[in-house]
Amino acid sequence: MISSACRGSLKSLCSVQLRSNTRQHASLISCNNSPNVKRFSTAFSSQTDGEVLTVGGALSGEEPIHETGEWAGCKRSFMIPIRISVRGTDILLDPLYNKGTAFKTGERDRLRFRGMLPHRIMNIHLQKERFLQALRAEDSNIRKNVMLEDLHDRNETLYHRVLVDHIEEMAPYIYTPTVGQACMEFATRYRRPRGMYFTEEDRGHMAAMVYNWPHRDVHVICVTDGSRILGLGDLGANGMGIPIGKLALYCAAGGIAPHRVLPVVFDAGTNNEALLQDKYYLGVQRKRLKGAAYFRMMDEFMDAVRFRWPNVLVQFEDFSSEVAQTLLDRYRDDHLCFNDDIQGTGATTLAGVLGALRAKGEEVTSLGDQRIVIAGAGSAGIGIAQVLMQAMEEQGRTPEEAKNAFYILDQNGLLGTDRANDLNAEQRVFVRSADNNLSLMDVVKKYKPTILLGVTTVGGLFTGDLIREMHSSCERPIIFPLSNPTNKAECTAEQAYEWTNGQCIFASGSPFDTIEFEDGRVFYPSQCNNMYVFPGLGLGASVCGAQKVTDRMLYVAAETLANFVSKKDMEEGRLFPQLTRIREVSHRIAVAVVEEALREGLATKVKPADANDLDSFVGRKMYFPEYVPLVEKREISI
Ligand SMILES: NC(=O)c1ccc[n+]([C@@H]2O[C@H](COP(=O)([O-])OP(=O)(O)OC[C@H]3O[C@@H](n4cnc5c(N)ncnc54)[C@H](O)[C@@H]3O)[C@@H](O)[C@H]2O)c1
Ligand SMILES: O=C(O)C[C@H](O)C(=O)O
Ligand SMILES: [Mg+2]
Repeated sequence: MISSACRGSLKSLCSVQLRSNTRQHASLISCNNSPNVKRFSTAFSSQTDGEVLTVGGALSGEEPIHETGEWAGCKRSFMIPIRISVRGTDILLDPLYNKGTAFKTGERDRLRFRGMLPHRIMNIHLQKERFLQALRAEDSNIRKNVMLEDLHDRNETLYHRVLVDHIEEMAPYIYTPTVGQACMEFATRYRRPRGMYFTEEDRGHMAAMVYNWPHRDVHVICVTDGSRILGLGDLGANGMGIPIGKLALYCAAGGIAPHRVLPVVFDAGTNNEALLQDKYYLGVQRKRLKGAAYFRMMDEFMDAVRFRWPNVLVQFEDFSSEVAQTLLDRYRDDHLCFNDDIQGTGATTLAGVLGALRAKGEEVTSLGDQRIVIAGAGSAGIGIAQVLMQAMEEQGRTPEEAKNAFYILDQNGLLGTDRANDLNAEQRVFVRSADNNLSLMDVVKKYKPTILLGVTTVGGLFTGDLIREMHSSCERPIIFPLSNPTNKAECTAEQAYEWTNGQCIFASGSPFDTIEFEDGRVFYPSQCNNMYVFPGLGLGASVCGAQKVTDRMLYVAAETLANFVSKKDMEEGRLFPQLTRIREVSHRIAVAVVEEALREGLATKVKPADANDLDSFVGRKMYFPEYVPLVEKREISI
């Protein structure tokens, strides 16, 4: 990291206006004192394991590129090179540093691989154009996923640039729904390592093993034990695709630099019979560890990662509901962690429901007046109920009034007091005193819901009869089939609009295309997915050094997301901002989370001066994928 003394001298060294005619942000260290610059991103250099070079003049022959646009008026800017320990042609094989054909002549010389690349020098735009041409020529989504992951393994900067500039197009290939198929085919498609695996055999070694990870400053870990991958069930170690996809979004959507994220599979075995018999399966081919042995292994993992990276944020992802809540309760007070399926989903759905109420022309404070049926009483269903209930209480309802708004069902029907003993503590909060086990159709008939949420993993559960029944007593029903991937959605967008004659307000977990009715009406189905919340939540919690993630942080994240939806979005029936704005959304959510952390006295890394301008504080920390000059790390005397 650059010292403040160096920073001062750099500023004076760099008072030249650098050549600039491209559209990127660059790695800049100055501008901090420029009143004209509202927002700027930290690129790779100031964050890498490689060190920042402290003499700007050493960049002779280089052409630092950055634009005037956002930087207008900022004369004293500088693109910070990074000092790397990798040498010669190894640089071309290191995806964090490799720029492929974009290495310029001076750099090819300086880094000692001149002659190892063809003559022409591309820039990141041409490289991206060429890649997109090839990607778009491919029909199969899984092949597109493989092409993107190959790029990820070759050149992280270009990969993340493709995601940042084309997030709406790329998200379905690197994330739900295609990531589900990528997980199912993980073993047969396995090529190169990415992330870490921890097994029971590693007991006693984990604190040492974490030092095998080559990056010293990890900010976010996404860990799964593969026991509930999307709605696809227990995929064991094949679940690695999920943390990889989530963390790709952390970088592209949340502005966390790629060397600061670590995907992990906590491989405690699998109960998937097919995988236990599969000769190509790559994970631990034993039944899952259970009970104390499982939790002891997790304790060691959590302690090990915190030992090496004391401020690391751990995101629990796709753990089955047998352990998900227990793990969250076990660590949430002492570790910086959250469960995305419980908390992230709850916050995102709250934002979507508030948006839907506004779209209906109702006050958001009418939330507590709604009749909300949640099909699915697992991590997501209960997580959603908890966050919605918290919102009702924030709006002034008593806990009893708030609870009364919910009708929650699992696979045996409505959660009722008669079977309270079979339910966990979080589910018991929502049991109803009558109508134990009532079927979904009967619940809809009897209680006439205004909101129907699906988190069951059962594709097609919302039938035409069910939706028509709901519509018969609610003119504009709010219908969110949230299960992933697409074939697990409780109904499709087309069905929901058709069965309600276009009057429903719809959002789904996986994306659906725009729908045009024959009468000319056009519908834009919204995607209600926790990807709207976790990148910003993680960014905020991590940059401010939050000691823990609190329920109120989730609540402010939801509120911020809901407020981000523009009038135009609403007019078009969109309940969430377009994905093209996801970085702005994450930035705002992060600011709100930092403010909340400060309010709760949990922020450890915000200086008073930064607290006055959290917008810039967060913006400055956001990674933007751009090529940065590289120099070899060696002793230099100046
Ligand atoms: N859109 C999002 O952001 C988002 C976030 C988290 C989870 N999800 C999706 O939600 C689904 C559920 O996730 P989870 O973690 O809660 O899983 P889970 O296994 O913990 O819960 C599933 C629940 O559905 C119930 N169920 C099964 N069949 C049912 C039926 N016929 N009627 C009513 N209930 C039934 C089960 O009893 C269980 O309570 C998954 O498909 C997941 O991909 C989506
Ligand atoms: O992964 C997603 O797309 C959302 C959610 O975390 C899920 O488990 O389905
Ligand atoms: Mg998940």
